[in-house]
Amino acid sequence: MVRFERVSRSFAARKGSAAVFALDDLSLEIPRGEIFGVIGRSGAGKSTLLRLINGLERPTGGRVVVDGIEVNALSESELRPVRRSIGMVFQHFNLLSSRTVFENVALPLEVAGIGDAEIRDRVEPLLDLVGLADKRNRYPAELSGGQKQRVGIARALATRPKILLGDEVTSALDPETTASILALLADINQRLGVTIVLITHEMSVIKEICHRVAVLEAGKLIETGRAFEVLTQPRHATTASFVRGVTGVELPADLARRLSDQPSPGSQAVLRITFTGSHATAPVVSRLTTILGIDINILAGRIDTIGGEPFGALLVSVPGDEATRLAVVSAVERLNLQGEVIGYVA
Ligand SMILES: Nc1ncnc2c1ncn2[C@@H]1O[C@H](COP(=O)(O)OP(=O)(O)OP(=O)(O)O)[C@@H](O)[C@H]1O
Repeated sequence: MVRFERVSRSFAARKGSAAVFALDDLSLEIPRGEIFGVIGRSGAGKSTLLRLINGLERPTGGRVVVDGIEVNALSESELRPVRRSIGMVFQHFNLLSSRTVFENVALPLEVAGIGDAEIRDRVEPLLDLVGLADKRNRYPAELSGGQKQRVGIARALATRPKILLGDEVTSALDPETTASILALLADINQRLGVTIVLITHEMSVIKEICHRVAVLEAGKLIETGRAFEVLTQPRHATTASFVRGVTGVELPADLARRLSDQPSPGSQAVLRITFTGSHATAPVVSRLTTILGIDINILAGRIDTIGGEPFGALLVSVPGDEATRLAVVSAVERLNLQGEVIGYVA
């Protein structure tokens, strides 16, 4: 649906400082019908990437192709119908306070010159879809943050776009409301088949609903792929730091302090066992105990889903002698799981 071909966007140098490359030679493909997340720290180039898709920004190099159309080659008037096929949802909702919920959702249709009867026919089902039919005559000031964002989403869908762009759509919301807005976006993606591109600085957003992810750093693409793979096997240190709080398990603090690189007489080996997909719910501890006849202590663990796929991580300790350690790691691998000794505790 969207293709970036060696795209750069630089901003001219100011006196005494070099030109800024908001995006630097970036190539990327966003498949049709998917939810695609773009994550990066502040200043990484996320907003610039989003603005290049709807033609609000022009590249200084390369091509941006949206649904087969090279948007950077279009004039402002040629861009208008393309923009209508791209909906936008904002962090701070950007609703008009003097308009009711219904009137806010209707606004892009009024601008497009659509008649009152058709506006009603289009807006009512959208209010149903986002769960706000009973609030149609309320004003934004009478709504919660989550309800305001639902209005923003309905408004973005009014022109029946092929793509929905989301700019930090949940950053102003509490965790519970965030979860309900993300669930709504996943539902819209499924029901309407609309491609969704979300920029965010929160890996939890990627984990909840994105099929694919791109990680940006200083205008460059440092990692991209299926969200499940990038989150469970990050290759770049920046990605790993984003992922840590979302998929990692940590040792209890007192054990972490005592963890050493080398075994000592009588010490226990600490193993990280990760399990994915259909193996994520395997009764690993009982199987290892049965196979090897040893005691296994569970130190920490987490079972979760990434984009609906199960994922688990377990920290356990086992007797630290070399023979037992090797036997455990190879038994873990025979169960199609990954096992890694991360240290020793006396
Ligand atoms: N109009 C502009 N003029 C000069 N520099 C700009 C302009 N727009 C963006 N930049 C610079 O380009 C870089 C990327 O900015 P961008 O807004 O795309 O990052 P971001 O990842 O969206 O950041 P944030 O999460 O803080 O919104 C930054 O260094 C920014 O200062």
